[in-house]
Amino acid sequence: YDNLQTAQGTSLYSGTVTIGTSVSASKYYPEDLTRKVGTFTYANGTSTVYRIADTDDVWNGSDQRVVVDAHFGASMVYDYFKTVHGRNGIDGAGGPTAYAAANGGAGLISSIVRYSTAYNNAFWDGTKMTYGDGDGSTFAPLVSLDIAAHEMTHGVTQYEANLTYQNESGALNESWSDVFGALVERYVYGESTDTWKIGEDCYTPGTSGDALRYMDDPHDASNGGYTSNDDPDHYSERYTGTSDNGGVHINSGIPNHAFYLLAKGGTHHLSGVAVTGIGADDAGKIWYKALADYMTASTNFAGARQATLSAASALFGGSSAQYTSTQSAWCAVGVG
Ligand SMILES: CCCCC[C@H](S)C(=O)N[C@@H](Cc1ccccc1)C(=O)N[C@@H](C)C(=O)O
Ligand SMILES: [Ca+2]
Ligand SMILES: [Zn+2]
Repeated sequence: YDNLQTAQGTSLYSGTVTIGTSVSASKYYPEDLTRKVGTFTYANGTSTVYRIADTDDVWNGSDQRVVVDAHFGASMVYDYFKTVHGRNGIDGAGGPTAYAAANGGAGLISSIVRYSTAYNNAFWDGTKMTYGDGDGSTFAPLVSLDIAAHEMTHGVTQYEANLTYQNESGALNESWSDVFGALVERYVYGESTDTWKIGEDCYTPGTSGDALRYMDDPHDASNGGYTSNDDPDHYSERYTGTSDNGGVHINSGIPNHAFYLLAKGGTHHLSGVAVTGIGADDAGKIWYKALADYMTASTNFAGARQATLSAASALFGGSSAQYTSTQSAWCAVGVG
């Protein structure tokens, strides 16, 4: 709910997001025909897509907030990739829209809200973003901006590196989604300590200040350390079991922390390696180019280090500060 729209889709963030397009005389639908983004739900828990409508285009009903947030999220993620990286949509060509077209959604990049019942997750299913309402205790509806960007970035990854969703390549897949979740939130709201928290706007609504994951401190040591939120931030601590598809949401802490150190600088608490920050803009450029031009389905952590070094070299030169800090960021987390 962190970006509840005012009426007529004029967002709190000062830009405007087209929320309602009148398609029939008495109804408005959350469809942005400029960005080709639309928001839908399933009809009463079935797998049939339902086009949510409103009669006065003021989307402030209690069950409409998730619609507004998911639609705003997809719109902002579209703007971020277009404006910052020159990428048109998830597939680079303004789509995919086949899903929505096939289901009465006018050929739009689709988000589905209110999936299942009290569903404590959100996901990209290969064609669209899908969001649960959460159970109200572990999660409020999972439609915060960093989650929308996380899920939509899985789509971008699918059309680029298509990282296999298990073990190290899967942890990279998850990490790149967290990284662009952070970068989209920073693009819209400006950088703050919340930038580096993942899911803070809907995780445990009864507890303020916490998050599902922390890029600046995957161990969440600030919360008494080694808690349920404890993810590794060094390669020597990686999870090597089979749960969570080989720890894709656990080992993501290692590349997440490498990105954080590259952007913000710092000295790793375990390796003692110091990194000179280059800022989140240049770090984001390196991470996007690595995903789009150098990483493949089987890329592992060592391969991601190489891909980001190739990207840094291509973008800034092999003896640039950006290249040197990319080297030390991976060294700090014990990769390469
Ligand atoms: C269907 C089960 C698999 C879900 C995988 C999706 S991509 C995912 O990673 N979802 C995110 C949602 C999210 C993102 C950012 C912040 C909060 C929540 C995720 O991290 N899911 C966790 C809860 C998980 O599946 O373990
Ligand atoms: Ca965040
Ligand atoms: Zn994910």
